[in-house]
Amino acid sequence: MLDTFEIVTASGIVLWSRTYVPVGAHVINSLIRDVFIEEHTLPQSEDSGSKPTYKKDGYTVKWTQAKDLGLVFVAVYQSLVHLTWIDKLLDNVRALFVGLYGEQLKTELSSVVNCDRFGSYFDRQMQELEGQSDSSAPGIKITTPDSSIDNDSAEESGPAAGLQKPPQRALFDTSADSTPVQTPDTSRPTTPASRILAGKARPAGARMSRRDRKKASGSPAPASSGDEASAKRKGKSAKKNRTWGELGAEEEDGDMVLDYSQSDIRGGAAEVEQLEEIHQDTWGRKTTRGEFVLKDLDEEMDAIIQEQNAKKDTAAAAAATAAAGGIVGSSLGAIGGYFRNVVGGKTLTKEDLAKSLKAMEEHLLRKNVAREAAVRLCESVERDLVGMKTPSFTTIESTLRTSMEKALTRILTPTSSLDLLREISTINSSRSRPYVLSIVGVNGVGKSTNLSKIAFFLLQNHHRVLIAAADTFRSGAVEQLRVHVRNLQELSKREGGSVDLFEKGYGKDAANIAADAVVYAEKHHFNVVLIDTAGRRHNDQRLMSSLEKFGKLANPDKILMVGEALVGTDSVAQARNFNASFGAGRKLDGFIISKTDTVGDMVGTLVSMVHATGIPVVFLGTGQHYSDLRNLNVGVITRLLMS
Ligand SMILES: Nc1nc2c(ncn2[C@@H]2O[C@H](COP(=O)(O)OP(=O)(O)OP(=O)(O)O)[C@@H](O)[C@H]2O)c(=O)[nH]1
Repeated sequence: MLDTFEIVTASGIVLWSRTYVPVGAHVINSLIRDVFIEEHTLPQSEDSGSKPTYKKDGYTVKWTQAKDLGLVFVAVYQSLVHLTWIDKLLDNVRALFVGLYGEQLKTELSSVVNCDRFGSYFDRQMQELEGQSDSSAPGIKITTPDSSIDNDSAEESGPAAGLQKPPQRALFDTSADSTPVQTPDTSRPTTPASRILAGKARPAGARMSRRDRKKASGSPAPASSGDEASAKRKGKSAKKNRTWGELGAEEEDGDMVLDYSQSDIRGGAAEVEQLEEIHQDTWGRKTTRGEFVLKDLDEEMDAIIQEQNAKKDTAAAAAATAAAGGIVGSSLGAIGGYFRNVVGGKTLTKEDLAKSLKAMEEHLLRKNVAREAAVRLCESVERDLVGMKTPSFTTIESTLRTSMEKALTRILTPTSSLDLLREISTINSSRSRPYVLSIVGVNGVGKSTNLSKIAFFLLQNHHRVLIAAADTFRSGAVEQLRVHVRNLQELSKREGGSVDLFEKGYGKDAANIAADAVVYAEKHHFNVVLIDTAGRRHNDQRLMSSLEKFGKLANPDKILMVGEALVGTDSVAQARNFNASFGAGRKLDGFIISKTDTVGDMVGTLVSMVHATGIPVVFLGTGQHYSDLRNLNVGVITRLLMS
């Protein structure tokens, strides 16, 4: 496994880095001191066909250079593993980086060159190498300490030979989860664990690729900027809302129906759609306790980002590769002296940080973090760093980056357990009233869809779920849930558990219906009630005030607010207003951030909402399928934000 990769300028600025497993700073510092500054250790010559190698404290460090730009590309991994593809990675990354940023680096200060997008290129390279590995020699090749010295012979076995399992193992390492992980039970038959929410017919038994699924479900093209994102929000006119008012208010939306159930939703004749075969382990896994738990937002997210970026950037990447074709070779002597300029052992002042902090703030804004949150985060980083003495061979940028990563991790890490299954089990064993969860949010953010995903997750864990249709206002809302419940019932025949719908039609008081549903559920031995609520504008006081009554009558154990990942700056006001709407003593318990599949790495909405309220993100919606629900992985989100 690759532990870390850095692109460093001759003046010691880390332009870009990717860390899978933290490596002590001393490893690269030693390389710089021994090889570039003091020239103690003579590296292997590049002429011998492989990259120069330096060994330190059990790590192997390999590097290559772009001499005319004064750049060094450094890869670090444990000497115990033998990565035959590292040279290729170094070459490809150098070619891409020089092609993408070479011209800029010749004319501008390296500290102002924005390498934000490079992460996706790097990931693509890693994934390509991984793919080669899968088709030739999969698995991790671990050498003994002795044999690791003999690199050359192994490298002759071909570019993909001995390729270890990909860096995603470290990137998306779930070993930190509180729930013990069990190897997926491969003896279990393939489970049709999901269905397309907006799908077209597929041959029975076929499993669609993500790309196919996206096509079939007509999911929107990825948003690459705030403007596109908001345009998409505006363009979502298929579902207009009634004018909220007194009971019996006029409908604005006539016979508008939801996109996925357009067939015959009102006639109640909508057929249960064809099922999509997905292995359970593509979206979750079994624990040693036999529970089915959701995956984090893991490599699947990277694949989505990769897919989105690939479309946009294929041409640029090709040009970059071509442009960089001739830049090979190194002159260690020529570059070595520059490293004496590395900032280290300096006590940082406000002035030192000002420019870099401004750049960091802009970076966060580009990632869709609301200005208020971006400013506060930068202020907290400034407080942490002013007066601090930088370690040797580090730069202001890298110090600031590390500090910002810590700040983001701090803000996103929940302070209490978000284990829904455990919570349900605890509550079910302590009282006869079922566990009650309700979903709130503005119009069209994905409340019903994500409620259904949660229901599906609970069916996988064999719960008895009652879904309450408490959106008594928007035309089509009850029918939409009816279709979801039919689909889920169909799935439950194979998945286990049971699910039913509690509905009382339109125009009635939603709080009363929710309370009735809970009573009904208790009487009929459902152990979980999921309550869907009507979408409401967060700045409409009258609509928001009805939530207080809802909270009191339905008295949910958990109230989750759904917020769209692409909502942008409005996220702060949405989160605050919903959080304040349940009256004294009752707050939101968590967020579901929906449509994360449409924003690539612009996942700043998560930070904005959590920052505004201190309430954690519980789930992420990653698509339009029942299985597109993920737990939050703070590490992945932080990495996306800092990429
Ligand atoms: N791409 C993507 N689409 C999603 C996701 N979650 C929901 N959607 C889509 O968003 C649209 C609206 O979802 P709904 O569940 O109807 O939203 P809602 O909040 O219940 O809508 P109202 O009841 O009108 O307030 C549907 O087309 C869903 O398929 C997601 O995670 N990713």
